[in-house]
Amino acid sequence: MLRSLHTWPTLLAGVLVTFMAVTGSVLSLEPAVSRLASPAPVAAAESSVAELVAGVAAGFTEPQRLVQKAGGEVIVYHAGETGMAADLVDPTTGASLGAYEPSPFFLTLTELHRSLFAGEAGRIATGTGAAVMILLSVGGLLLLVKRSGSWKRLLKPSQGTFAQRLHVEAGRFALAGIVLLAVSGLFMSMTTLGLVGAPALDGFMTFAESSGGPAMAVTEMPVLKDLGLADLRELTFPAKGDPYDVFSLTTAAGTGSIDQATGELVAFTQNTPAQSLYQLAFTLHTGQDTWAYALVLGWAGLCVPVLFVSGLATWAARIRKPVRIAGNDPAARAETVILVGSEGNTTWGFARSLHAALKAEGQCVHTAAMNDLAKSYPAAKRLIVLAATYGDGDAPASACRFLARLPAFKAAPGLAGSVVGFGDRSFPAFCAYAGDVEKALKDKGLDPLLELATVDRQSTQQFAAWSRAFGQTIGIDLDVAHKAELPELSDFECVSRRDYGQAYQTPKSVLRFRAAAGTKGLPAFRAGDLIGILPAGSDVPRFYSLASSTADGYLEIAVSKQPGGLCSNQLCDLIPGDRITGFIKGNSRFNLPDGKAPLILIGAGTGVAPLVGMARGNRPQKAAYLFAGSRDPGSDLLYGEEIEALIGEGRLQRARLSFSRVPDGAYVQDALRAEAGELRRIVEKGAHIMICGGRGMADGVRDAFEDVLAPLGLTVTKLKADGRYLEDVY
Ligand SMILES: Cc1cc2nc3c(=O)[nH]c(=O)nc-3n(C[C@H](O)[C@H](O)[C@H](O)COP(=O)(O)O)c2cc1C
Repeated sequence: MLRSLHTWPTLLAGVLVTFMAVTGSVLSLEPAVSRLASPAPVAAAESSVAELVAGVAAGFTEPQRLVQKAGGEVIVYHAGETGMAADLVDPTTGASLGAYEPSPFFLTLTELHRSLFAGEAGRIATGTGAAVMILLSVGGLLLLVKRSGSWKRLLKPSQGTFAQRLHVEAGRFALAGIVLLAVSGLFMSMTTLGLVGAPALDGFMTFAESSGGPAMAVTEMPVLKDLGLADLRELTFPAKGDPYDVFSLTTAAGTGSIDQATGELVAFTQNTPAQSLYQLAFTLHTGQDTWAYALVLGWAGLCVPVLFVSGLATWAARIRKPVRIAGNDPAARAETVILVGSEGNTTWGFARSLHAALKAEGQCVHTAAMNDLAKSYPAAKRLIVLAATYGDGDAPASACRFLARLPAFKAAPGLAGSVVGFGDRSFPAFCAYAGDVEKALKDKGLDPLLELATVDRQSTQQFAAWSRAFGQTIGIDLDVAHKAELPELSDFECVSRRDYGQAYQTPKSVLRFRAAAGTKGLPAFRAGDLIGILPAGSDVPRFYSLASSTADGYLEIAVSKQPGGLCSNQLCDLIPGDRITGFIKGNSRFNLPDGKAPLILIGAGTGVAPLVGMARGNRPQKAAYLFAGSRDPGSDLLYGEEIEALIGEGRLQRARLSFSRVPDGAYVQDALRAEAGELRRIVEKGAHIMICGGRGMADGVRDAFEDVLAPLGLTVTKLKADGRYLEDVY
């Protein structure tokens, strides 16, 4: 519902809204351009309208109207030798500064922006465009809250495809400006169209007359003497030779008439609240008062085309026939039914691979979105659900109606189910939606074929492991090697290696690479991002955390040799000059956080590598504390010397190293408990805690932190929800 409210107005009115935003952004340059072109002197604080009017009366033969623009320029319209003319005047003395020639370009563009050159119909269209912009802004904000899981997570680094991230970042940057422009624009349109308040201020006046005596000197007129220049909007002079005509005055507060014989007000009408609001809306919308403010609004407006294009790209990716399932059998005949809950479409890729593997084994298989759950699957023996999680444990787009439809589903007796959750361990509600689905299926009476399995960050290995277990339960040999669509690949050349861990038969290497000759150079990456490496003989990437940033001038990873591991064995055999092929995958949730809040970095084994990479890019202003664990300082302590150097440079405040295979050995979690008091002090300063390494170590660290945090009334879950407890675990 919320998504439709965001999508359909964009599709229907997106071009209009984008056009208005772009023309508005160009118009936002006008105050700055006119200030540069003709720098009108600024009136002194004490200058009064009386002096200005006297100067104008003396300097022009027949002044008719004097207008002060929002930016402070004063323009006098007067009967010149060849008809009506306009001059820019000094706001203090009223002396002419030359002819006033507004830019025809901006005048034309203003009209286009206001009414599309289509009179009232155009004004209705632009007013509607402003209303759509408000709807899109509010809908976009609510959608972002829903996707992120809570209001508190709104400012956390965005996730998803490039288009999704661009959409979120541009939206966050420009939301306030866009809402301001849209609300003020809508109010002005409605006023102009007579739907609210009175029409704009340009001038309905009560009929008033002067008393008819000889004209008073303008400098003596009490009303003009008392009126500050900042409050003047417009003054119309009395007709020449008509002693009964009046000065017509418009101020910030209202409109009135001045007797030219006495200089007193003969009538004055205060602005209605609607008129005051109109003035405020005009000032906020045009930024005429302050050129810098206008430019900021212009920037916000320029984000609208970015939002439009990235939003369209996201929408197109979503509605694109998710993944064509080759040989999809009818639901009524299928013995295996695969249901897919996906938002970014990667889960569909896994479903397609599983579908193809089962078909290859001669099975009759039907694959569909979870939202397309049928009333029953009469021939099905197995129901497999592959479900991603979004927000704070919410359903992804293609599953949002699944749980509501489930009560109407009739499970045939003996139907067995298996749920695979796709998620990301760094989210507090890891695979939570898949957990809800599994429970709902159990409640529905489905026999659990396997316990809930989870796949972290689209791990092909974890999915292959589930597929093997699944194959065993149904008596077929299944090993689904899913190949994700790969981004552009680059070649990297090994320049150095440092080896560790030989003493414990657990070889580890720190490998450094540069861009291979003939390539475009190193791509952009930060420590904590991932490199997907394609080992020779496989096109399934293996992911390693990066221990360096592009700014370091090299790409570094730490690899632990796994028995029988294709990729890790090849990497551990590299010698300088050898090449690897891979691609960078951003991991913005695990980069060095912005700001000055302290950092607690915890890692063991090769998990220390990305943390050292972050410390290299850290500034001394941000205190960083490293807890590193390994077996033995003599054998497998990675980065020992560099850690010392980083402390010397102030990039690390302190490092505490724990060794498990020495007398009185200890693990990092023991060190954390030993430093509980100090850690609490740092956490209270708003520290971010970043953990990298194996799951066992991460679980131990989590338990230790629960103990450390308890006296503060905090929990790891709470810190995770606040984006302050970040794990990169394998
Ligand atoms: C905005 C956003 C929110 C997410 N929220 C969660 C979450 O709460 N729990 C979780 O386990 N994974 C979460 N994930 C990770 C996705 O579930 C995971 O990347 C999944 O593989 C995506 O599958 P899909 O591309 O088919 O949608 C989130 C991802 C994004 C982009």
